[in-house]
Amino acid sequence: MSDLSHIRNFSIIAHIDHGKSTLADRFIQMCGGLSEREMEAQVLDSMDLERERGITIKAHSVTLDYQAKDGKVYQLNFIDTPGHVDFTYEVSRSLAACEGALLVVDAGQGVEAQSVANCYTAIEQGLEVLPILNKMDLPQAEPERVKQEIEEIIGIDATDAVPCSAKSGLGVEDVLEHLVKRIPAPEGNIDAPLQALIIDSWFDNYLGVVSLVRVKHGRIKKGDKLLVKSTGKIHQVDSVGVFTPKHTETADLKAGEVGFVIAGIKEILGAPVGDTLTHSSTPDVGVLPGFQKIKPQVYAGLFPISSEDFEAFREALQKLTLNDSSLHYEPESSEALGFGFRCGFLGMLHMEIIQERLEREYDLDLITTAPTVVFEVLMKNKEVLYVDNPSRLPDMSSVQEMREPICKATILVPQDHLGSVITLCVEKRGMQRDMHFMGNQVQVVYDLPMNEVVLDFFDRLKSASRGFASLDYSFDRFEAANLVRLDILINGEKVDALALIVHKDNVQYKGRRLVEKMQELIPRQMFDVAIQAAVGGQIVARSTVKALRKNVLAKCYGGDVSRKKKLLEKQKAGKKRMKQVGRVEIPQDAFLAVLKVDG
Ligand SMILES: Nc1nc2c(ncn2[C@@H]2O[C@H](COP(=O)(O)OP(=O)(O)OP(=O)(O)O)[C@@H](O)[C@H]2O)c(=O)[nH]1
Repeated sequence: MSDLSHIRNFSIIAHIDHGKSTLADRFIQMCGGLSEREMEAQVLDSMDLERERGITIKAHSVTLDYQAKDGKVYQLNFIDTPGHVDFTYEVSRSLAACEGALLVVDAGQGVEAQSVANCYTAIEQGLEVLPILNKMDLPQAEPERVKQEIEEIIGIDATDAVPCSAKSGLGVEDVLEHLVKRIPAPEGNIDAPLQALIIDSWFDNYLGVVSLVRVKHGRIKKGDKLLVKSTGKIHQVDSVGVFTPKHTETADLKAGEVGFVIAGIKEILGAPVGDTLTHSSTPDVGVLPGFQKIKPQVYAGLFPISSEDFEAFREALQKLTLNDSSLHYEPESSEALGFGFRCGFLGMLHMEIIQERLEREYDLDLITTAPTVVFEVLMKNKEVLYVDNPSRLPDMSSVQEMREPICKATILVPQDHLGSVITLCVEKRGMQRDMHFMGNQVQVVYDLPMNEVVLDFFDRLKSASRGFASLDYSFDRFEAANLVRLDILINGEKVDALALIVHKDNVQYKGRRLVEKMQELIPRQMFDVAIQAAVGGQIVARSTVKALRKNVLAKCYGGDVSRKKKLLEKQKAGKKRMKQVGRVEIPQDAFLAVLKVDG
């Protein structure tokens, strides 16, 4: 057995914005991982979008040497994790590489839903969880109240919770001292056959596939022949190393360590996350427990505005999936929108991020259809279908039962706002499962239809609670529900890309609100545009966009050329995100009108 007593592998888990990344940066600064000059704000959030939105999307690892007060130098491998509910699965992956986790709680805000959810994941995986009270520099910090919340809501001992300020640096050394004392060193045998877990893989334009691994037993070095257990393929190692956070090659990666492996793998599927690596000479080594496969929760159709962009769009999606295996796509054709792709996302934030990347990094103009969840359909012939596209819902006469996905949602909210949160849950067809009063906070658990949750629930919850409520949810089951397809007709023609699956009780209301909203969003054209909502053959609501009476240019009295030009340019810019459906031009907003109507 080799001595691993100097290694500490840990993750930082927290609710979004409680300061994980800031604390991680502080560690890097204190352990000299980067010079002052290299220390750009939030080094760990390296993707441009991450930096702009100030959120962590991918898990990152950093290896640092920490000279502790006991005179020993410890190798700290820490893995930063995302805090947003869409990316919860990345958290559990990161935790699989660790023996411990720092639970960072904002000492002003207190415990929030994802603090709880992520902490449970850590405890389930057998990790030592150390509570840290961050943002102690703020006047509203209330360490004693927050400690009590940690004990009452999460149920772990918070007596030793370390107070600190990741921003000012106060108490951060205490955090490091605490973690080297309390987080156990990894166990592993450097002389045993190699067993390494792939925690993450991504595609680098220069290096090919880079995999982040945790070596459980044995060692990996350059030139080794590695066997990827699930694919049975053998690859030769080009390099191994760690992130300091700079990409730094090392002689080897040993049992207990976390670092990267590059082995000439060309596509990300060649190094699947959760897979086990061993040497080609020890093919019989057991497989390490991997991770649960995650399924997309939200689907939407994405269509290039110009059909000439279709191939470029396909290539862009291919490239994006190289780095994001949770993005799913398959070709879709729509009568209204032509050729595009039906894409599956982890949640709305994931969808927005992908859309933004496609537009920014690949310069594509896309129309996105309303997002939807997957419905389970039991056919009369007993076949079970999964429908992620409302326009593909089979004819209702052949359907025996429609089932919708139900999620378990845990909400933490201060008592003062409990009433409005409950009202919202009831409006969204929620069933209360549990309610706990803990100090000033209340934890309520609801079964809610996933369709109601993924679209706008989070925003509604935030406004119902003045920003105080937090939410965590996960898919629970499919349940029979009275669902129908709501079609939208434009000038008498059904537009497939606008179809929705809705609860029968909401049909009238939703149909009416939707046609009203679309009336606002569809610009006036040279003729009347009739918008109708229908279920089966029955029209449930209608509205009309009145024809333009005068040409817009008529207003310019012919003389003012620059004004005329401006107006035309404005029209052109507006047109960019429009799609011609039959004779009618429909803007992007109208396709997403469902996100803009309440209820
Ligand atoms: N006053 C104060 N602000 C802090 C402290 N730590 C972090 N912040 C601020 O809190 C905000 C969120 O910090 P981040 O480190 O990005 O939070 P995070 O938990 O990593 O968030 P995600 O990466 O999105 O999950 C930033 O504006 C930080 O500057 C602190 O100790 N004191």
